Amino acid sequence: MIGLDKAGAQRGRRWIFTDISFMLEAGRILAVLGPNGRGKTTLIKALAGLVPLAAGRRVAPRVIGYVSQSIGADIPYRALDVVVMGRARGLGLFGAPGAADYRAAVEALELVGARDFAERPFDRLSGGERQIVLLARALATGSPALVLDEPASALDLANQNRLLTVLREVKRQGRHAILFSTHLPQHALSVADDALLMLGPSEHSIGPTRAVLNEADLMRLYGLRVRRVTLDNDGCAPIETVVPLFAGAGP
Ligand SMILES: Nc1ncnc2c1ncn2[C@@H]1O[C@H](COP(=O)(O)OP(=O)(O)OP(=O)(O)O)[C@@H](O)[C@H]1O
Repeated sequence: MIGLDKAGAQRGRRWIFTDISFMLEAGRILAVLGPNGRGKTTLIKALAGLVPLAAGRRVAPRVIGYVSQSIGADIPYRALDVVVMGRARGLGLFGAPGAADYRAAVEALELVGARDFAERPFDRLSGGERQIVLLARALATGSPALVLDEPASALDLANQNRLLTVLREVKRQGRHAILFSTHLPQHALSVADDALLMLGPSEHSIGPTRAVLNEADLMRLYGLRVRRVTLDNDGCAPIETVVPLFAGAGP
């Protein structure tokens, strides 16, 4: 279980968000949406205990599987060692990772479909490949709570699909509460039970994804006309997506 209770956070003297409450249980996914600079990262860092709350309280397990927005760390280790670092909180001050930790790291890499990255130097992976390895590191923590800041920001279409499949599988296992932020409403519609729209510092909407991601509120959120459309998916469950009606058409 992870969540916030009447929480608010400031940057300097400015309130970034106020009075946000939710409790996310294992087996549930919450997506956080808002325009650039609205406060998604601040909320995620507050949830991860990295930014102090100026009001309310957070409820969180001791260890959180956290993936930050920054994927640029030039760590000269193998990808497998980066994933093993996710086990560090369970090792104590001078503990070294053992066979069980490496097994957990390999399993996490397998779950995200990146077993073949294990021996590659992390600092020579592409941005998207790093993002996948960092997701594996979050999974390897074994934490019941995964908090992911724009986990798809560097991923191509196939890897976005892979990420959504992994999130669905982790949700199905029922052992993790998952919160992720995204600029892609279709990702929220695809996997999230609930969504949080950060409409303004003192205004937000939270609830079942399909109800919260309505056209009127999305237009208010982004200041842009949008259409929510349902696409046939060759016999599979239909896909819901959001299409922005950009001014003009074509080049
Ligand atoms: N360390 C900081 N010190 C002061 N202000 C900050 C700091 N980090 C972020 N801010 C400000 O807080 C506000 C919210 O930023 P935040 O990074 O949480 O937004 P975001 O919704 O995650 O944006 P994006 O979609 O661009 O990643 C912004 O106005 C930003 O300039």
